[in-house]
Amino acid sequence: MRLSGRGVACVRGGREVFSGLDFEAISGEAVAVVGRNGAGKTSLLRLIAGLLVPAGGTIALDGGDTELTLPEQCHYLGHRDALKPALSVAENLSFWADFLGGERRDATESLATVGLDHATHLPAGFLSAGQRRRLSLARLLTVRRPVWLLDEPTNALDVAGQDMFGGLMREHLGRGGMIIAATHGPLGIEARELRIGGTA
Ligand SMILES: Nc1ncnc2c1ncn2[C@@H]1O[C@H](COP(=O)(O)OP(=O)(O)OP(=O)(O)O)[C@@H](O)[C@H]1O
Repeated sequence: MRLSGRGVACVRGGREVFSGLDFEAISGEAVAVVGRNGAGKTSLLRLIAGLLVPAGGTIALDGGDTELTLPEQCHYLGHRDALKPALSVAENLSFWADFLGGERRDATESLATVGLDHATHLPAGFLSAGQRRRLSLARLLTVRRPVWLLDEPTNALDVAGQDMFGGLMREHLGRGGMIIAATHGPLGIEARELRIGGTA
């Protein structure tokens, strides 16, 4: 599987953020998108996820499921955790599994893996920042998708959480998945750097 972008341009609010961007990721590979604040790291992830339309160029996935679009083969985890505070931990995960569709894995097991098995009935609004992030990560495990698009994924995770997440990323890559992560710090796994917008 190969994800590639050729001559990709991004315009937001009428202003060009970047243009002529080429990038590539293959199965089993992690790419760390780096660059200064406002360089367009989040925008690039949103372009790949189909949440923004490129102003130029093309983005394509070769060797994936031909019956599915690229966005349907991506998990997009934004830097804010998309959770409903009044729903419980288990209900939030169930919502995401329904929304994403496809084959669903055991949610209880996913919550145990991210260390939230003691909190399944707690409203998500009561979770700490790191626990909210862990709940978002459980989505990646409950519904399998080959392309993980992660925006500042280690934010708010403690050292044990970062280790746990490093293990999950390695497993995903070992299964032939790929990871594109926007980050200002170390991702915790070996990753090829994609710098956008010049030196930070
Ligand atoms: N909805 C929007 N309308 C107009 N401009 C936007 C919008 N969203 C983002 N931008 C602009 O697009 C540019 C790129 O933003 P983006 O969030 O992709 O940068 P980033 O590299 O992820 O930044 P950071 O490191 O601060 O997270 C910024 O100048 C931002 O102000």
